[in-house]
Amino acid sequence: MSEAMLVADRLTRHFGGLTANLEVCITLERGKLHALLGPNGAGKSTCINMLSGDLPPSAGRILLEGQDVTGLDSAARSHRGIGRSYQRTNIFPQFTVLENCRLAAQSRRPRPWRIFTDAMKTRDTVERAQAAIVEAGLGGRELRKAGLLSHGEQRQLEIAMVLATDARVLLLDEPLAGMGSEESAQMVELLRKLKQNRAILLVEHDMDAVFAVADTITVMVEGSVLESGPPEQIRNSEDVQAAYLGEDEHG
Ligand SMILES: Nc1ncnc2c1ncn2[C@@H]1O[C@H](COP(=O)(O)OP(=O)(O)OP(=O)(O)O)[C@@H](O)[C@H]1O
Repeated sequence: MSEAMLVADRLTRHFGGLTANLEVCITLERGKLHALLGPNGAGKSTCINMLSGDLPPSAGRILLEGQDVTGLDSAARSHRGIGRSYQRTNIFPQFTVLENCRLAAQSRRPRPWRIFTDAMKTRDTVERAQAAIVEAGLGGRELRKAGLLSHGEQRQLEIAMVLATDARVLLLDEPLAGMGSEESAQMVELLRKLKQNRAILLVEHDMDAVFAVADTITVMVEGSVLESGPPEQIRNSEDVQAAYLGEDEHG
């Protein structure tokens, strides 16, 4: 049985006279990966920013497991289990993999810096960081400096940092950007594993990856949802082909 974890209920965002999102509805379910597609400027980043708490909506609501979290900022949403990765790499290159993940795990705590005085809590944070590193496929590389990792490993580290916050809802903004085909295939495998006990929203331009891993695809055009459904429905939709997928063929 599906279980709704995060619901975007008619999310709307205006920037002056421009409507970047108009009454966007999306439901993220546990165990499912929901991909958000659309041409440049369609409103995908605006949507993910509203879900993560980085941008307040002009109208509409966001519900996390039935509770209204629309008024909470990104830190408060992170505490409640909504984790987000960014298009821009967010890691500290001079720190090790473990240190990066520990910082992320600590950020979940009410007073993050006090834990340096508390050995038990430190142990808990390290354990959480280590579990996240293993789950993200970076086991064995804990002590490597983040800046020395390959590009693909750095994207894995960003996901590990989100996992270290104990996120149950993952909002992933182009995790495959800049990856080669082998790295992309590994990331697709990772996403398959991660979705098993979480809800994932994936904004991604790599169509092959999206169709390989998504359970549901929502296509946005000019701030509105054009169509939403299983991959086969989206692949065969004439509206989607006309509005978006056809773009590839015609440049
Ligand atoms: N902070 C802002 N101020 C003004 N306009 C903005 C702002 N952020 C986004 N927009 C506008 O809102 C619209 C949607 O942008 P958004 O970045 O959400 O699209 P996108 O689908 O993520 O595009 P891309 O695939 O290029 O990242 C665009 O017209 C953009 O110029």
